[in-house]
Amino acid sequence: MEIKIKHLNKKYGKQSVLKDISLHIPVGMYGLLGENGAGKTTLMRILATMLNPSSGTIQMNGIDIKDKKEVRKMIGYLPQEFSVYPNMSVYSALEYLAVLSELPQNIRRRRINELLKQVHLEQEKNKRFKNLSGGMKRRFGIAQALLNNPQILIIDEPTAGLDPEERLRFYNLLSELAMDRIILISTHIAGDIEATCSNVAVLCSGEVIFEGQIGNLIKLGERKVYTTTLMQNELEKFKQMYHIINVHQNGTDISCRFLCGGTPQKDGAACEPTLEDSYIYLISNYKQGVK
Ligand SMILES: Nc1ncnc2c1ncn2[C@@H]1O[C@H](COP(=O)(O)OP(=O)(O)OP(=O)(O)O)[C@@H](O)[C@H]1O
Repeated sequence: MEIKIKHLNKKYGKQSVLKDISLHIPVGMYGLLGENGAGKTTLMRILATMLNPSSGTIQMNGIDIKDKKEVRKMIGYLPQEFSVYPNMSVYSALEYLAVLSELPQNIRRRRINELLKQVHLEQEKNKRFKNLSGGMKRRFGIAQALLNNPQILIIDEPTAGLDPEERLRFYNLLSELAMDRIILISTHIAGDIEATCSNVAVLCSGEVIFEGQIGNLIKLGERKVYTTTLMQNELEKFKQMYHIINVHQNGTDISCRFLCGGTPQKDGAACEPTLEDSYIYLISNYKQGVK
């Protein structure tokens, strides 16, 4: 199982939102990381056959994406904003979606019960959809995407609005499911990808600016991340000199984590980059170059 994307372009009118994208996505969890508006949803909707590309090719396990009927059999999709009739029970809503996705009647009940167990919603099967928590709704979304047991699962912003515990739970569920399928997730939170994916593509303004293993993305930030302590009145000037990652007030001092391409003018201690540091470095270096 693999997805091969070659020279993919997408325009909305005159606006180019995906530019010459080429990616190879293997089995396992694969992260699509990028800022708001980078083009992640557009790429996912194209992969889910909801949107046609302007040019380029996509093959899913050797099948051309233009063969929508065949490709749809392989895909489960959970969009960013997913909902069902609010008053339906969890079980009835899944049953309804199973009918729509043409799941044969003789296996429907067994499949729905299996899925409810898999996404830990057995206890909630008679609850109305509107009464589920945010995390439960996302897990319901996964169950509906898995109805046809797809080999490829596409999930847009999987953990938006979830608390840390639900996020962890959700990612554990995805990791279990990724044993024998492709799970493609999009997010703008680097930490989400670090914990779960082995490979990542970074999108910026419609272009892929990094593709590869998480460890290689982290390496990009080596010797680029520093910390220093500033006086209150030094911060504004410092902001003009360097890209600040974050600041913490320490009494009257400010401790500051920042990016520097060479040797910082102000005493700074080099520190180990996190994935988030390296991601911020990659994006800001791409946009304007890190000083
Ligand atoms: N239907 C549309 N018509 C015109 N422009 C669109 C349409 N959908 C998206 N865009 C534009 O395409 C660009 C990419 O949007 P997209 O939603 O793919 O980005 P994204 O990375 O998913 O962002 P977010 O993280 O905010 O969801 C943006 O500039 C957006 O305004």
